[in-house]
Amino acid sequence: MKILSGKQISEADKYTIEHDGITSEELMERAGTLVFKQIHQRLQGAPIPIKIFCGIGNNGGDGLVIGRHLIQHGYDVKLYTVAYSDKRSEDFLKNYEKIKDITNDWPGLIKEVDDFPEISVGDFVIDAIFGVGLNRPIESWVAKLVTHINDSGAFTLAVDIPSGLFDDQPPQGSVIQANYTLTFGAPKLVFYLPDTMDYAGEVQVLDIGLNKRFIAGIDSRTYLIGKQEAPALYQPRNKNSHKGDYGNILIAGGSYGKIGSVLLSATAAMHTGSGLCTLYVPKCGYEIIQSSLPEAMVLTDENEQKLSDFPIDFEADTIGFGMGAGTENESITAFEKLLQNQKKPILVDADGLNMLSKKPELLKLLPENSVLTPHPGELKRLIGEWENDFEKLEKARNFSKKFNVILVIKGAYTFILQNEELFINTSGNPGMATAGSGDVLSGVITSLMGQNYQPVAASILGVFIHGLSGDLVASAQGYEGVTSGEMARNMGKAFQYLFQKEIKTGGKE
Ligand SMILES: NC(=O)C1=CN([C@@H]2O[C@H](COP(=O)(O)OP(=O)(O)OC[C@H]3O[C@@H](n4cnc5c(N)ncnc54)[C@H](OP(=O)(O)O)[C@@H]3O)[C@@H](O)[C@H]2O)[C@@H](O)CC1
Ligand SMILES: Nc1ncnc2c1ncn2[C@@H]1O[C@H](COP(=O)(O)OP(=O)(O)O)[C@@H](O)[C@H]1O
Ligand SMILES: [K+]
Repeated sequence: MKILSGKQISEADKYTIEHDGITSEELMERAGTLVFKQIHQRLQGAPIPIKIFCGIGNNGGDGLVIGRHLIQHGYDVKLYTVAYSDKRSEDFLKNYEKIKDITNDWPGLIKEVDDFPEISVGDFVIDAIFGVGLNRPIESWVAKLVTHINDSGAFTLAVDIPSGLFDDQPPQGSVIQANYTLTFGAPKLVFYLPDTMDYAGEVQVLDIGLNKRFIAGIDSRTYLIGKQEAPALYQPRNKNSHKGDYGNILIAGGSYGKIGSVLLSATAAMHTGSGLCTLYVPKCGYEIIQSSLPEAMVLTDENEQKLSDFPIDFEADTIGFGMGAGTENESITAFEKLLQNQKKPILVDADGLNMLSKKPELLKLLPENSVLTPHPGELKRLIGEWENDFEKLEKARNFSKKFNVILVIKGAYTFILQNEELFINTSGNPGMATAGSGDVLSGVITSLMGQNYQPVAASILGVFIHGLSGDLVASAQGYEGVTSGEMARNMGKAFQYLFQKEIKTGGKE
């Protein structure tokens, strides 16, 4: 699904109104009704006090539509107009009149701090103060109202976007801290960035029937990857095939005390369908790997404890390098030898990335379309510090262009970035924040690259499947029970799960 900016969505609103025979009032009615239905479906008529805070623009108009339907269905509703300006949008006013038709309990007017109602922890708050029309930070008593709502501890549902959050720049000032956001037309980038994702809580996109052709034509190269998108990347296996068709990969890394990392990568690769998998490790890893993973072959370095050389005669389809390798000078020399002799894209993770940061001249040797899988710490060492998520993305994009590589920026939502394109993964859960989880991902992506997936497709599908495996393990044994070994061994089930209709991703349901 395309991620759109507020401006792009407003353009789509406008186009739909001009071309699809629908008025802006009808579009607002549709949007508000969809939100009402979601609430009604969950509350099932429960007598919970609902407090709806409506601004005076179209976001406030949505709030009035939602309020009208809730009142008509017998809910205990109190509406408030947050009068931060004397202006009123046309559709706000039309819906304000409709409220007068159905109840004598008109919206309470809030113009200063003394007008704030009490909000109890058991209330249900609907935030319809500002939508994507926010164009400056929230100030004065309105900022205090936002704090008042946040401090109440009440469950808060944001309409379209939490008030105070910009869709295209870092927040400044007060922002509603929502538990749930129902957003219109398309997801917004800020819902998935580490600095702002917590404001939105759980996000659901509502299809308000914006013109599909117009949306398809919008120039956005940012995509959300979920259960609709990922299966299309899968390449089915042929009956008429043999192990040579599924890649001969080399996983290189490990050092004394960290052989487990490459073992996890190789285990994940075998469970992701690799035809042949060989590990290249220091001597101390030989027996551990042979006895733990008989499916894999092992080549050893001369050095007992760390890599010091590279077997350039070994003809691998793809190499995954760096997991548990350490950053000693001998091991950097080994990596340099690999880079000088490798033309096909490789995957670099963990200490491989740290080696690139330590010796940046190696970056120029990376084969085109190689995949780099940093977590935020490794990314910082590669591209430098950033002030906020937007600057981080800008720097990462420049890095990807400069060195012709794909960046897989790991996190709660993992970002896959190549030049101008950005893919945001939605599978996975907090149980995956556990040692070795990244090593498993490296094995999965290397395996897919070896099976002839284009590196960017291998990264997108690999990250999604990796998260799906985490979701499967969490559903069986809870977040705390997730281990990277279990994730590696469940990769095959994750592929099956990819094609099941009712899959739950993201670990939130
Ligand atoms: N047909 C459609 O388009 C549909 C739209 N829909 C809904 O409309 C929402 C967008 O509505 P919107 O454009 O009216 O803007 P909204 O967010 O309500 O803000 C209102 C005004 O506030 C002002 N303002 C801004 N910042 C401020 C600040 N810090 N402090 C004080 N004032 C500030 C600014 O006016 P200004 O004062 O700058 O002139 C702004 O215009 C969208 O999120 C969705 O919910 C849906 O119904 C589907 C159909
Ligand atoms: N809260 C979370 N939600 C979803 N995925 C997560 C979460 N925390 C971590 N992960 C995933 O777990 C992996 C952790 O990788 P990494 O930090 O490299 O771990 P390690 O170095 O222990 O292998 C990444 O793929 C990341 O996306
Ligand atoms: K809002």
